[in-house]
Amino acid sequence: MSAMISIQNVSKQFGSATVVDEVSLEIETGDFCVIVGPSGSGKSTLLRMINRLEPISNGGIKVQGQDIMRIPSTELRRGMGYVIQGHGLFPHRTVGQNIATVPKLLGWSKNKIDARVKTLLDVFGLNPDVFQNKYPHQLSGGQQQRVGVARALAAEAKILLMDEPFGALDPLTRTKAQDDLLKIQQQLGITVMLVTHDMDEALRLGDKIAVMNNGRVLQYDSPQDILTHPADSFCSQFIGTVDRALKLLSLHNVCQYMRSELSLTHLAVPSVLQTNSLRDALSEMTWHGVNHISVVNQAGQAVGTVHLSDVLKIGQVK
Ligand SMILES: Nc1ncnc2c1ncn2[C@@H]1O[C@H](COP(=O)(O)OP(=O)(O)OP(=O)(O)O)[C@@H](O)[C@H]1O
Repeated sequence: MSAMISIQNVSKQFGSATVVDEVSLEIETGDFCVIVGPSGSGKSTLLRMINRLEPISNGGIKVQGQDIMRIPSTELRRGMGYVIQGHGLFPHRTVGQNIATVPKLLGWSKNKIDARVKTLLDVFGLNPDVFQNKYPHQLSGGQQQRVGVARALAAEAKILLMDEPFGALDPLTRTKAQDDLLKIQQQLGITVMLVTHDMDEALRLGDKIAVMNNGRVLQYDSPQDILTHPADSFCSQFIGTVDRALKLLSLHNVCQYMRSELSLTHLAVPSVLQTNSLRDALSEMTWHGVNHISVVNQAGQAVGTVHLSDVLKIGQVK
């Protein structure tokens, strides 16, 4: 598969300080890439070089095989949504007008714009009849955040760049927003690059995770490999050793490890949903003091059983 974004030996200097230091990353089409690292590690600067908000000092970036320096910056940014913390919606424009911003600049017809606004509001679970004419201050934080993402995707961008997009949300809304984003990404087939300092968020969202420190990418791997084979002591410290097994369990869905012995599920055992992770299953088993748990579908019907012994095997780092 060809890379959607190819970052080749990119560096950035501010004065004498090198804040991005010879970074190379290939982001495949349709992938969700998360850049994670502590404050000041150069994550935002790297992201902002991709849409040319920040000039590159050395190296090059290609999008779909084309050097970004050869693409006029307005054209480049049209193909790339950019979402920052706190949504950045225009307060005096309605939700519909906010989403329509770039399509209007592009001179789309009114019918095409109206249809796109409706489609996006539907995709984001916001009823157009209810939300289209509301103003940002009339929405909850989570709704504002969704409108911000919808606006970034309005001109049918194939790439979405996100800089700490969920930083201002409370933990519950944040989890919901992360779930929504994953669904939307899969539905629209877009390539996402998201910056965060939160490793849990990175593990939850990323197909691939780039761990940055002091301007360098120390590891670029799948969440599973980041957890089980950290590249160096910084990476393993950043993951956190105390609960890394639980983080690993959260990457696995219960259905992957359940046994289809429905006989056991007739007994009054606690249950988890088939969309839950092994971490959720372990938590429920611990809470109820049992060594197996029933897996049920949305209708509450038992579809299998997960055993503690199988969960423990997954947690072992080989
Ligand atoms: N315009 C600028 N001029 C000078 N230095 C800058 C500029 N922008 C960023 N820096 C510096 O570059 C370094 C990296 O900043 P950057 O915002 O990329 O880090 P980050 O990992 O995204 O951090 P955070 O998570 O806090 O946003 C920091 O030391 C910052 O002070």
